[in-house]
Amino acid sequence: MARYELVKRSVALITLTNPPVNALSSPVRHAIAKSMERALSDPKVTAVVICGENGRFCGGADIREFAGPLRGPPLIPVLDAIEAGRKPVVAAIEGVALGGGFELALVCHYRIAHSKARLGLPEVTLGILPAAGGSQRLPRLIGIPAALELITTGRHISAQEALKLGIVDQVTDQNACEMAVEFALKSVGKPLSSRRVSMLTTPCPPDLDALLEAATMQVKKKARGVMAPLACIQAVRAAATMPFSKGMKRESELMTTLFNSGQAQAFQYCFFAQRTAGKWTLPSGAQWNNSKPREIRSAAVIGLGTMGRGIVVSLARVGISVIAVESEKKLLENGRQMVIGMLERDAKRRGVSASLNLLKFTLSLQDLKDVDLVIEAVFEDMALKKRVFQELSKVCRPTTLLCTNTSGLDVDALAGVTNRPHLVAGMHFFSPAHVMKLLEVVCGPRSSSETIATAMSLGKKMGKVSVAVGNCPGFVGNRMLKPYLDQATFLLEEGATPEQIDKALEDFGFAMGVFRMSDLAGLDVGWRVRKESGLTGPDVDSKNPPRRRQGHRYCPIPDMVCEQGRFGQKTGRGWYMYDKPGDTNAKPDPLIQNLLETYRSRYGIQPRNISDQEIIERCLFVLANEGFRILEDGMAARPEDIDVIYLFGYAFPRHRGGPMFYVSMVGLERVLERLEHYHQAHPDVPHLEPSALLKKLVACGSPPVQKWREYIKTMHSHL
Ligand SMILES: C/C=C(\C)C(=O)SCCNC(=O)CCNC(=O)[C@H](O)C(C)(C)COP(=O)(O)OP(=O)(O)OC[C@H]1O[C@@H](n2cnc3c(N)ncnc32)[C@H](O)[C@@H]1OP(=O)(O)O
Repeated sequence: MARYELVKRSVALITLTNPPVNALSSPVRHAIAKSMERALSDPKVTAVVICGENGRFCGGADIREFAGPLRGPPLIPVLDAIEAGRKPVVAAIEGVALGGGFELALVCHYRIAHSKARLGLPEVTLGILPAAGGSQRLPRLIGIPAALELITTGRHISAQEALKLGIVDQVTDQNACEMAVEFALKSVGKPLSSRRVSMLTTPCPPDLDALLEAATMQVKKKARGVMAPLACIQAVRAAATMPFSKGMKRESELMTTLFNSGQAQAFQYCFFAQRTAGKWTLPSGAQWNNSKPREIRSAAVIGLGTMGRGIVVSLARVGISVIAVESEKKLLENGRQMVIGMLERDAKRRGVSASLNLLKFTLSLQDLKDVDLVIEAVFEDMALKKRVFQELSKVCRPTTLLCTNTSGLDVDALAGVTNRPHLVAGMHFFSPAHVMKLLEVVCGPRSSSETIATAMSLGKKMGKVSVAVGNCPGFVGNRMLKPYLDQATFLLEEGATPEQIDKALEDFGFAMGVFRMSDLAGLDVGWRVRKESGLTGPDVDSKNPPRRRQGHRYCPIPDMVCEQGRFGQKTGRGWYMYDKPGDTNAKPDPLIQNLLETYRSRYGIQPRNISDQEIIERCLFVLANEGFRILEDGMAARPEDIDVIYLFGYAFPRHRGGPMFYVSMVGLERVLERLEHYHQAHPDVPHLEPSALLKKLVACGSPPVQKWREYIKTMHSHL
């Protein structure tokens, strides 16, 4: 777990050997402690260099170990012994120095970084704080403001930034390890006391309180209800106001609180869920590690609406040449200008030059004959999409992959009109496509493993978190959204207000409640979909009871809001009112209050007081219930996939872990009992009826979410 060798006759080289990221697992900590003892006690050794195998210094503590009791030596004494040693120790940082890896570097007396290395204290993103001395040493080394920013955001920084901040002593383009050995030799005999970071005095700004207060306000606003960033601020305060040993004690107390909060578990679950989602599998046995993706050098995007433009930008900025297609000259010109503007702004932000030379704009599908892959992003209309796919089938070479960005239509029906159904898949981006991280890769029954592997790998290349899903209406994300939105509007009927529902969801941790979010997204889109599916509009049979459709409860209030031209922020009116169209500051609107009161009295509904608990349970348990159904139907392979979709596509609060993790934390038995209760009260809402999988899991003793896979395996998989 760590190799020990003597180089240049007098330098002990300790190499961490725990692939893939040289995490500080129990055997690694043990090996570091033993190697240091050996180096310090060997008279031949005058200096020590610590590095990591395979060009990676260290990815920090082994997160997998957090779930169990501590085994082996704790990290802090191992690190303290390095700093206290009487021989100079140099960290040779290549690849990454993150979390405990960064803390390991901080106890070394000197730090040499390769120019491509990244450093950071990302603990806050795991719901904890840098608790191996990082919160106490970094402020001493670089001062409070810079340390506060790094610790509360968990941001990774480049070697160059680390040099500027005074974290590393030297940056090199050459072999960092060899440079560190040379550096170590030159350091022999120099006094070490000023190099021991724990012995430095934290440079304390005069406005410390104001600084910490501002940071507190900022993190409270950014991450509602999340404990870790607040604990990080308290730890940094300790670094500014306490001696090192007392600060370490405070760091440890804060860590214990976070560890026992449940939030840390949720964050750590998210870390592994994201990695699990990349390990897709199909019923044929094809999966992520046995299916080779094709290399995509050129692509086409059809349709330059909001989605299409975002997709073009996502492709071009990773070096893929893109042909963008529109149907009319004016739309094409407008699209071209928007895309160029977006790419230029993006390049400026990243400090690179915009890859405009990769773009071509055309009105003719004939220009697509040689591209490797096409992403269709035209209007959400099956007949139109089928025409496009038929045309593509004729125009593109027979090996071109044809993908659709539909948000819920049948991908296999599109495959069926082509001469290559095995090369057709869905690539469902989320708006705005160049910003949102989620990509649902929709696997049709005829999609080949190579097609799925290519779509997944292209997603990764574009920086997306790609999740493979089955082909059902709405796929995973939007399929689950419907019952969630339905519950919110049913609650309005029963007596709640949009602001009350939003507040309950925001207190739960969502950045925006369902109504504020709908106003932002635009209410007209859902209205059009409901009209097209015969739920509202002139085609609805007048004999239909007004609050029932297709045999189930239906809430027409969203349609009534749209009928008044209230489409959300863009029209300055929606579920809320805004000072002017485009404004974001939502204010409760007495007209909506009026509409709700008139509506309730028309239908003889006696409004009742609805608790926040009921709002959360009805909205979120029904969301997870549909997730269970999706797992039963084999449209998602694992609960982790669903959670990742909700975390990255629908801003589900990370400290809750995702809808499936959340209900597992609430307790499946309780969730089942509440769903049964609500279904009894609302028998005309089928989504409230507990799913068979939920019942099965409860009957099997409510196993933890990571074990659900074993119960799903026996079910019918479309993935
Ligand atoms: C107290 C707390 C202390 C002292 C801490 O140190 S907390 C841990 C702080 N460190 C981190 O948060 C770093 C987490 N890791 C990453 O950010 C990334 O993995 C990486 C930047 C180090 C590498 O990224 P990449 O090359 O894309 O690789 P993957 O992310 O896919 O990871 C590869 C596999 O390694 C597993 N992994 C990564 N880091 C850890 C870790 N610290 N502990 C345990 N396992 C880790 C990761 O899960 C992947 O595993 P598989 O999916 O392949 O099984």
